Amino acid sequence: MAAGRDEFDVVVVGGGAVGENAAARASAGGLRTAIVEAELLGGECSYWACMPSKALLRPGQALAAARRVPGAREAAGDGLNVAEVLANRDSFTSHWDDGGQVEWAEGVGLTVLRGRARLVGERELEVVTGGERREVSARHAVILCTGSQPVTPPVPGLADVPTWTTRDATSARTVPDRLAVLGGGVAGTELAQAFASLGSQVVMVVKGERVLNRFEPFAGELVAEGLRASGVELLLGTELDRVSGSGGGILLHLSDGREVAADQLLVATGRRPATSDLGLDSVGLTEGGALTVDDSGLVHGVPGRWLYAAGDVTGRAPLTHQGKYDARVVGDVVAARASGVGEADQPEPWTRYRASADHVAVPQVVFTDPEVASVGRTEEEARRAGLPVRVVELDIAVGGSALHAANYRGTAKIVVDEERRVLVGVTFAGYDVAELLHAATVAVVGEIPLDRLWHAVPAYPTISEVWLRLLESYGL
Ligand SMILES: Cc1cc2nc3c(=O)[nH]c(=O)nc-3n(C[C@H](O)[C@H](O)[C@H](O)COP(=O)(O)OP(=O)(O)OC[C@H]3O[C@@H](n4cnc5c(N)ncnc54)[C@H](O)[C@@H]3O)c2cc1C
Ligand SMILES: NC(=O)c1ccc[n+]([C@@H]2O[C@H](COP(=O)([O-])OP(=O)(O)OC[C@H]3O[C@@H](n4cnc5c(N)ncnc54)[C@H](O)[C@@H]3O)[C@@H](O)[C@H]2O)c1
Repeated sequence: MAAGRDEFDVVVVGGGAVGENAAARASAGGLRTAIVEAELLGGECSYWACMPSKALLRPGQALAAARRVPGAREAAGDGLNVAEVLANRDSFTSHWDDGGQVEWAEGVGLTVLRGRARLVGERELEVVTGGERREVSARHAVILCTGSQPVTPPVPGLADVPTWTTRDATSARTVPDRLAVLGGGVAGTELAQAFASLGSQVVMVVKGERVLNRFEPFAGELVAEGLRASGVELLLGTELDRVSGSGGGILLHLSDGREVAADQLLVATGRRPATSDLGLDSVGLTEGGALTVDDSGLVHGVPGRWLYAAGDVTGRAPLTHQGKYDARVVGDVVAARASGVGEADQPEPWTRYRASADHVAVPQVVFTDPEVASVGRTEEEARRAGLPVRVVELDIAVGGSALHAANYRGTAKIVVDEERRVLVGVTFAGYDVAELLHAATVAVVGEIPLDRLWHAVPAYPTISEVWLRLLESYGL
């Protein structure tokens, strides 16, 4: 039985960071916009992903940084104050209360609808809250921003023991004595190090021969070194064959014959787009995979130009900042198309109506110690794309890095398209390199010729002087 019926210009399904941005842009474009959220407005990033994980990592990183500086080292105490770290994490998640986000959303003119939405036809949805069902229609557009869900590998026994997802780890109230981590990707490495810094004895089970295998090889090697220095035991090239319960804990049976006992097992083996139970069949789409979109965010395979998607659900670049970029594009496109602005229909890349950077310039930081910061293509990706590539890779060893930490460890690499003499990829791995990244992103997006980049002089003595060394090594 329907409890009511509402009509909006735009309905955004999913109020994560991406949905919020798409909705705010559509609303700023003069459209009456509703945002439907089944859990907490702000989504995964605010409450169970980026913010709490970084709040858990930062104290250990700050302490490690102090220990690398003579004089400060002697003043740095023994370890972290765990209760304070968890309390600080709680404040960054607003104690899992989305009141502030709702206030913001209403302040920018959005209508917040609580409940789970599903499509029931063209421009038509139902929103279910508790036992109540509302019919909601969208005159111009529906934008799906439902995010992603963790993938659990089909390991025998895994479903029969209580394990942690990244949600459980980022919202943990206590620190397990022995933590096992399955998966050597970004979430696995970050959370392994966070819990090691909080006092857990951490073992990582990593299928491949190195962690962070989507990045330049040196990045995974440096992070592995950093993890080991934090006390993490890294089992590379090892598979989890089976899991069993053991006296309130968990026993991991590994492919090398070893058995590892743990109090908790964090499964961090990737995520998949959240497209189940979204009513996609009602508009001729199938559930399960990513929603493929064009660069304006229009979902492929649905006629009538009314169904859009952005963020993790598209599988394009599952990162908050890039999803928010896609959301700004979609929100602007929807507003422009509703008011007949023809420019939104031009196919040219790099207008505000095309998410062109998703293909060539996605930045990412891995917030381990040392950090990894990368943008664009790795050397391998550039070669696979058939680009005429030349690379420069060198240690970060400049005045700024020496001042930053005794025995500073870091590596930088540029990937140059030799035909155009522009950067197509840059990776830094080392202590505190995250803030070097935006300069690289600007250079890649701006396709700044190296001869011109030569005139961007890094201040002395900063770590960014490594840019000068890279260009000198290239031959400038
Ligand atoms: C541990 C961890 C750490 C991370 N750290 C970083 C980081 O440091 N930097 C970074 O850039 N990225 C990070 N990410 C990735 C980042 O969290 C995601 O890319 C981002 O949250 C995607 O935003 P989204 O809005 O697309 O999806 P989500 O944040 O997942 O939001 C989707 C929202 O839709 C709602 N929803 C779903 N279905 C429905 C429905 N049918 N009806 C109503 N509502 C619905 C959900 O409740 C949810 O609130 C991290 C991820 C993890 C797991
Ligand atoms: N700082 C950041 O930007 C940040 C931090 C955390 C997470 N994230 C994002 O969140 C998402 C999820 O992170 P993630 O680390 O879970 O995903 P991921 O895809 O980065 O890594 C998953 C890892 O699990 C491994 N794996 C898969 N199946 C396995 C199995 N059966 N046994 C052992 N290992 C297995 C894969 O080889 C891979 O290394 C990603 O999109 C990631 O980019 C981003």
